[in-house]
Amino acid sequence: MNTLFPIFLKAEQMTILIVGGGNVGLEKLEALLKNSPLSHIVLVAPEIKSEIVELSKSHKIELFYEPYRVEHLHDKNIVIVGTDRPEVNKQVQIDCKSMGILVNVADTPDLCDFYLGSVVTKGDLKIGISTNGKSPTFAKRIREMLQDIIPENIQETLDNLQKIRNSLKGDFEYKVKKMNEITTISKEEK
Ligand SMILES: C[C@@]1(CC(=O)O)c2cc3[nH]c(cc4nc(cc5[nH]c(cc(n2)[C@H]1CCC(=O)O)[C@@](C)(CC(=O)O)[C@@H]5CCC(=O)O)C(CC(=O)O)=C4CCC(=O)O)c(CCC(=O)O)c3CC(=O)O
Ligand SMILES: NC(=O)C1=CN([C@@H]2O[C@H](COP(=O)(O)OP(=O)(O)OC[C@H]3O[C@@H](n4cnc5c(N)ncnc54)[C@H](O)[C@@H]3O)[C@@H](O)[C@H]2O)C=CC1
Repeated sequence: MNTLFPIFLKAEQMTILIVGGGNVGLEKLEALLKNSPLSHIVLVAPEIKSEIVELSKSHKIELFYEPYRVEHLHDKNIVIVGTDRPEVNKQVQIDCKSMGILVNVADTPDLCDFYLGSVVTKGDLKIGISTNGKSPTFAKRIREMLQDIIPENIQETLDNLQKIRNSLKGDFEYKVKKMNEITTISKEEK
């Protein structure tokens, strides 16, 4: 059973720390920016890949060219770690735990409070996929499949449904009933 509880974070209202500025740091940074481009991100690492430096020029990213210190956790909401030093990764996890900050240690499920998911996006529709850590590659394939089969005009449908909902007169119960009726018809027509 997959007991992970899915939520959709308003990452753009948070300050996120990334520890490590190599391939993993870049991968996680790109995943964050793709979904939440205005996020405030602080990245610390003695060496930082040039692609990360490039991204920092056009985003709210602060770079610190120094090894991790516990002070870096100050005022951070979530932390993502991916250095090439397992003992550093473990220390960040211990520090986060003691401060009640949620932490993801890349490729080390046992040290994670949350996982990054595979994400399907079409307009306002977003679907997060988890395999409970069993196979990220399978999650990627499911993403590709859903991305292909969800119609391109889904945004139009969502916009129309929002307009209809806003134009409905009546109490909450009536609106729920009506919206269910409308979306049932569109399901049957498909
Ligand atoms: C538990 C989790 C923790 C976390 O990192 O959050 C985790 C763990 C591990 N990943 C590993 C490897 C790979 N990860 C990917 C890809 C992705 N991995 C992602 C998430 C997660 N990965 C979390 C679980 C998500 C779930 O429940 O499904 C995605 C969804 C999101 C993201 O990371 O952005 C992203 C897909 C993005 C997309 O949609 O394309 C690929 C495939 C590829 O790149 O083609 C490979 C290589 C193939 C392979 O090795 O299987 C390894 C082995 C490392 C080693 O070799 O030692 C571990 C460790 C372990 O499993 O023990
Ligand atoms: N690159 C990948 O896709 C994968 C990587 N891994 C593992 O993940 C780890 C990281 O991989 P890469 O990002 O490719 O390594 P990398 O060598 O590209 O980057 C390592 C980063 O960690 C930083 N670092 C080292 N000590 C630090 C400290 N004390 N504080 C803060 N930052 C510190 C370095 O300055 C560098 O920016 C490796 O152990 C690797 O085996 C596992 C699976 C896939």
